[in-house]
Amino acid sequence: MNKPLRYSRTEWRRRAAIIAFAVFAFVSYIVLISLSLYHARERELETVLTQQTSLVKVLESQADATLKKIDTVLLSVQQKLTGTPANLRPAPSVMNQILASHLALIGESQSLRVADAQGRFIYDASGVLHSATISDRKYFLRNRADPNGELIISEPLFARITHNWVVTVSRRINDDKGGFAGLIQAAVRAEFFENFYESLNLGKSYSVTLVDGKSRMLARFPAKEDQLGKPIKSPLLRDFMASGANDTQYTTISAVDNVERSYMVRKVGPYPLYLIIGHTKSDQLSAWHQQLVWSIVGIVVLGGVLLGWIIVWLRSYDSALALAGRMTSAYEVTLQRMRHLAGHDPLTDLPNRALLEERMATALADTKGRRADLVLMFIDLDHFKDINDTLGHAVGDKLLVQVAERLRQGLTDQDTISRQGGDEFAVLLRGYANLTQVAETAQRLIDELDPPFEVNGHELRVTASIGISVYPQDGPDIVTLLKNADTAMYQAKAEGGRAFHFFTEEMNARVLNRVTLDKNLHSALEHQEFVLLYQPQVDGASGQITGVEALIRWHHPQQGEISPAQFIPAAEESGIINGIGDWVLNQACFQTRRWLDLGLPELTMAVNISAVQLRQPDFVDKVMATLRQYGLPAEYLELEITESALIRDTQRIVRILNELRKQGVRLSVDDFGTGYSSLAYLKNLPFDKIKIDQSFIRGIPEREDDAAITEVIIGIAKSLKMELIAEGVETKEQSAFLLQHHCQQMQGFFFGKPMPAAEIEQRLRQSVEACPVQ
Ligand SMILES: Nc1nc2c(ncn2[C@@H]2O[C@H](COP(=O)(O)O[C@H]3[C@@H](O)[C@H](n4cnc5c(=O)[nH]c(N)nc54)O[C@@H]3COP(=O)(O)O)[C@@H](O)[C@H]2O)c(=O)[nH]1
Repeated sequence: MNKPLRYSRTEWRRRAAIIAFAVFAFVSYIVLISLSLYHARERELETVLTQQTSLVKVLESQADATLKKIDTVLLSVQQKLTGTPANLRPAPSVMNQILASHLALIGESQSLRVADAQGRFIYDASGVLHSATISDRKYFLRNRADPNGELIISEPLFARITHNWVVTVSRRINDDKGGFAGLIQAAVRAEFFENFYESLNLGKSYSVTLVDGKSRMLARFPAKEDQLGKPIKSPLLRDFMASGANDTQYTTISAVDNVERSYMVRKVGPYPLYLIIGHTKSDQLSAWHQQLVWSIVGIVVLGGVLLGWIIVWLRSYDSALALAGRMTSAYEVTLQRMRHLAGHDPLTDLPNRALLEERMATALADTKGRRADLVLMFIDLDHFKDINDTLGHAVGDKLLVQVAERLRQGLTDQDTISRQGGDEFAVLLRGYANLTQVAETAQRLIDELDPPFEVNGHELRVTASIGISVYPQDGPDIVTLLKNADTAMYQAKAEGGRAFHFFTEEMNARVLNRVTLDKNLHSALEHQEFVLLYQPQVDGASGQITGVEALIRWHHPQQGEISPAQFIPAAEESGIINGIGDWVLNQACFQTRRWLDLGLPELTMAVNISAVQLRQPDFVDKVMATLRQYGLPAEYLELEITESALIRDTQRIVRILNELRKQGVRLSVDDFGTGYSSLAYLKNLPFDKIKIDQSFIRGIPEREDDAAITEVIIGIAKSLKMELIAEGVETKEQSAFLLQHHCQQMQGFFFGKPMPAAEIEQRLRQSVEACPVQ
């Protein structure tokens, strides 16, 4: 009979300590895993939140911009008709045509009509006057009661003429005594917004709803026709609107379709409209749920290992110890390997599609609502199948490993290259400066594969075709971007392979041209191929030169003269505009100084400044340093800035403009009327002068719409007490029309084309001789 084992007290203590340690290790592991799960969950929720925030901001600014554009048109018509007695109103044939040309500027609106004080339509952009009246509509009554003529946005209405859901945007028109003379109204279709939301390919997880200040539904994705115009019965939404705040977020069960979602709500600019972006709760944590399952598996495996270890150890302390050590490290290695395999391709060891998607999600989250510089490339090897078919899969696999290594070498640490399967790879590029740089990377990857590969004694050559899609214009998520990059890749193959192709044809052509142009522009600056011409700006009545506009020309050694309209946009995209702009500013100040030194009449030097130049942190210092260099007082320099330059980074640009104005530099809005044209911004910016765009001058005096717009712009400049110049004046009739409407300053071929400095000098001398100083 076996004698029962008797352990010493020390031995018992040692055993108890080891069991306690094992239990402690197990519990610690569970705590660590739980913490990591907790953080992963938080991260995933944050990613979803960031994506939702970006989306709500983008859609809010789209709605805001739409309303601002429509309002500019309403303001223009309001200004035209206000103060006109009923008997002096323009004939319907004239006014309907003006409305039609205004309506063409706002494709979002289905109609543009003017009603009289009784609510009867008196003008219609369609040319047809409908008998329906609007005197009972609430927006009509609100306009009648509001003497200030503010913008009024209606509740959702079922249109009486077009029989669809619309929202009307209107402004009151006053008669010559300030009384109510009617209103001008545009009607935006609910489908306009719904089609836009649908075009974003948001997928099933998202809902987008546009509501008015009384939570009535104006538009929705996915569409809910039967709910349009009805209020959404959500106490949370109601409380938020009552609070007067601009944005909020909450989770609730939708009153529209009973689905639980996290919602983000944002007010649309200054308007009584709200955008609500919902994200289905059940879709938010799908990746995390997978991680949870794997963690539970890990805990069960570790528990089993520890239990086995204790049992074995109880039998034989020493051998159990060694075994446990081996099992634990084997477990760790296995766990690590499992984790690695879950995210990597076993053949090439590159990240797999799942890891690429994870990195893309992180990259999108990192952008935190800003515009992201993200690009996806889809790479497919040309004729790789032939190698597999002739030399076998083993050779094909070895070749793929070497190809993967070369591609990896052609990228930076910020980029992620993944194997999608077969001979297909995908690359996520982050933080590129411009599309030219993307094109250079694609070409570098193609070139990396040029030297032959050596596999099992075979010298093999392989080339690649690359398709490129760009976020967000080619897709809002990785699935769409990959699909579109794949389509572009086929385009590259169709062009013979060993090539790259951007998803849109337009972008492809643009980038290829840009790559060549960029190279040439750098060399043009270096080899002094640019010259400045000067176009006179004159007093239209006397013909006296009051200023000149400096206009750059590029004398290309092979292609001859290249217009700035062709190369300035490319120079802006590549950033070389800053170097070119410095040269122009320097040359223009030098020339002005020279004319002053020659004792010629004083004039203003107008220089075009691009938005890219304005964003340089040291722009103001540069301008002031150049003026100092030539001892030129600041008021001789006038910087021409296009309206479009003010759209992005507005706050920063306004600060820069204010600083320049404070220093005495003159500022003028170029191409006025073609872009943003919001009176609200113009009122608050430090501009001295408005330059009426030549596209309107071209049509005067014959075209009634151009004449009407020109008159409106002259009125705007007058009411804002700003100087005015008309550009593109080519005929005596245009000049006469402008003089008759009190626009005195003019520029155009009628007075002189852009010319070399010597010719301006000659004209200035002639004017001195014709009118000598007494
Ligand atoms: N950032 C910079 N932009 C510049 C610079 N130099 C020019 N430009 C911009 O390039 C665009 C094209 O300029 P250009 O071909 O020189 O054309 C100018 C005039 O020649 C033309 N013009 C003037 N009068 C008439 C006319 O009567 N008829 C007619 N058909 N064309 C005419 O208009 C252009 C001037 O435009 P604007 O600047 O809006 O006053 C143009 O956008 C330039 O701004 C530069 O150094 N930097």
